[in-house]
Amino acid sequence: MKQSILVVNCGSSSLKLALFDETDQQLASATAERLNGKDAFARIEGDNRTVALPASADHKQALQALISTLRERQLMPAIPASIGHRVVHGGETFREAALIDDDVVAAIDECAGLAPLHNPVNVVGIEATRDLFPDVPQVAVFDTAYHQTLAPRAYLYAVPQAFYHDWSVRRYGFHGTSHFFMANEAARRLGKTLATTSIISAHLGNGCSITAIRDGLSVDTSMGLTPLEGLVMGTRSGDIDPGLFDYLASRGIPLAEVHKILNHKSGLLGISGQTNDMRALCELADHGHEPSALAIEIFCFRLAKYVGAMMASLRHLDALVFTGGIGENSDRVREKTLEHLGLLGFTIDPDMNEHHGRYSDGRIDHADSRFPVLVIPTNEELVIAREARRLAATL
Ligand SMILES: Nc1ncnc2c1ncn2[C@@H]1O[C@H](COP(=O)(O)OP(=O)(O)O)[C@@H](O)[C@H]1O
Ligand SMILES: CC(=O)OP(=O)(O)O
Ligand SMILES: [Mg+2]
Repeated sequence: MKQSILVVNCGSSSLKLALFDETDQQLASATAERLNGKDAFARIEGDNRTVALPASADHKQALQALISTLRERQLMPAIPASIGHRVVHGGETFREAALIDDDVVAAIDECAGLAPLHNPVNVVGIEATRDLFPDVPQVAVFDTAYHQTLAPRAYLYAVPQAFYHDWSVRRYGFHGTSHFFMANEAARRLGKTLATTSIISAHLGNGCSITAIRDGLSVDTSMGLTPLEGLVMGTRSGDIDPGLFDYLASRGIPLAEVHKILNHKSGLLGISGQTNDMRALCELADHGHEPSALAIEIFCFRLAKYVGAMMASLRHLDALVFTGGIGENSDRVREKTLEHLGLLGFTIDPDMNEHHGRYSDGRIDHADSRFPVLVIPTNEELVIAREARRLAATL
């Protein structure tokens, strides 16, 4: 356990910790959810004992509680060898992971305007572990870094270019750590090298994004300046007509309210009027709740359209890959999405799809499909642990 690496992923209302050893084995994992709310709770995977949290615990309190509990229960060493943090927005400052020092923290803080839901809590996580482990090397791994290979035609918006030059307005893309893991894992499963592998990677969790990966590199992606653009998500709208802002303003809805609606009250939640949870939506739809069925329809149709759009960046396609909580677990979403893609030659094997590819090395495509379709569980934490170990070794 001496050389273990702690991975910290602070989400907008959740905290995920994972601990890896020097051979990439996961030793422990723990989560805290609904932070800053009355019903905040924390648990350690595979351990039924409760973890005490202060009332309405914030990220820092949850992190301290989980780390001291993991130590007490001897699930982690007193001091880890290195610590890796997921940081959502790295702007153009960070093309790859970085060893954390005061300047790096300041630069992450500077990017907070572009990811107000994510970067501030990422900084809280970094500060908390720097307080707890002042002598341990810490590394920031950015969601945006993998997408820094996008060409200008993919990352620039069709707006006056002063916005880009003066204010850094461009498409950055997110979930890069997950898409990078998908590219590597798809290459491995298909018996290819990363540098010759081209896939379309659909990361469907609470946030959803899709990326075209050509010869191992990200060449186009659906999220943009912020993690609001692109696919329909749990509570985020994804693409909308920018004319909506004007129209809602004319109806007296202030900008801050529009921001809140598009980020927190839209997507699956907004359409169904019930929940942002795909599992719950499927159950509601099965019981005849039409708005829930419609939410699933819109989610899958938008996703299918984006699969088609991502083809424009590729010279060949080795696989379409599904991941994230929805991508890994919802056979219905995968089936409904691929139903729209018959013209492109995608067909699905119902049995392999129902088993989430677990008995077929991830494959869920039918024998007559023009392209392989894979389900691959993502592991962003593992990528972060490897980066933390790699950069800590350079010290
Ligand atoms: N068995 C399942 N069937 C359908 N959806 C599922 C299933 N399991 C998890 N999900 C969905 O996955 C989503 C959460 O994905 P996840 O990747 O865990 O989120 P996060 O982005 O917070 O890491 C939720 O919409 C949840 O309902
Ligand atoms: C960037 C982003 O959308 O992250 P998450 O899916 O964790 O909300
Ligand atoms: Mg996730």
